Amino acid sequence: MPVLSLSGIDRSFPGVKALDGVALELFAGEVTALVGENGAGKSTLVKILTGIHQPDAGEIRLGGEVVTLPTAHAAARLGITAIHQETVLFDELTVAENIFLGHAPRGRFGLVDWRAMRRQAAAILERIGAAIDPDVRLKDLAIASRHLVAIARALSVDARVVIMDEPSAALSHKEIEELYGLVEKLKAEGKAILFISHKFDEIFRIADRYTVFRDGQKVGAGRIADVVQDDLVKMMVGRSVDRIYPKVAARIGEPVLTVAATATRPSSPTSASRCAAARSSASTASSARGARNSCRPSSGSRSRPPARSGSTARSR
Ligand SMILES: Nc1ncnc2c1ncn2[C@@H]1O[C@H](COP(=O)(O)OP(=O)(O)OP(=O)(O)O)[C@@H](O)[C@H]1O
Repeated sequence: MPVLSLSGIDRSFPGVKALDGVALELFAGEVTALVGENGAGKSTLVKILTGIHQPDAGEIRLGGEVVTLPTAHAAARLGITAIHQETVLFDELTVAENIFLGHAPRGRFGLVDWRAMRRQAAAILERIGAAIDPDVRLKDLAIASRHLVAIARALSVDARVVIMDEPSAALSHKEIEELYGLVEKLKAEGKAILFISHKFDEIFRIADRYTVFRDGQKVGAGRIADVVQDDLVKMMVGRSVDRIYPKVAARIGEPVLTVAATATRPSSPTSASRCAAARSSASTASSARGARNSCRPSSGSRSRPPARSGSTARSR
């Protein structure tokens, strides 16, 4: 049974039907990639799931129960959380305060239990493999660490459903690998993950299932193992890749640009022979680099026109 299922979801904005009867199912311990061209309705669906927009029609079931998500707080309380690039964090607050802002653990008399908050923050950071001190102020962290704090914040509610909206868009290669590791951990914890991405390589690497939206409608869903990239593209755009980029027999015409083979004239016969000797002895990358450097034109030779040889190279 899916952890989360949506059916018949409609949502209109003035002049546009952003979602038209869409359905979606998310399963525990699985990543579902939501794909679609720009404007297909992905963000609108995420906003409905996180209580930011209300659907005009349709049903949302969580663990089999029909639920409503009137506010962001209600969505978080029901265990639906989203990791966005644009999560709002506060520079002057500590890492622990940022993680638990708005839902800090409370002790007797309803006062914030600071010790519990730091302990829980440290536990979440450890769980996602982030070596960050919960007491440090956010402004003292590097950008990549701030991103991890945003992820820790999303996980600080006991989430059943984790939505990742293009989480790798602004990350370095190393951070992306760490992100994929985190996705694996969340899967192992039994979270149902909705992963929005425009990158096919990552979709095929981490997703178990896919759902495709086109023009506000669900046009396909299934197991990622049963499709190839062209199938997804075809669903996204509504026609086959061959018809988007048809093969045409192009006539090769006359060249429009012809470049004469050029060489920089060495500044003196002495440097020319030095250059030739360096080139002939350059057998490794570093010695080749040395040869190149020793063959650079001197400042005097730069202003001269290049020497012409008789041959021409045709542009292709
Ligand atoms: N607040 C809004 N007011 C008016 N129109 C909106 C609003 N939000 C979304 N839309 C429109 O709804 C449609 C779906 O947009 P949405 O942002 O959900 O698509 P998307 O698939 O997330 O695209 P992208 O990948 O570019 O984020 C678009 O035509 C968009 O212009």
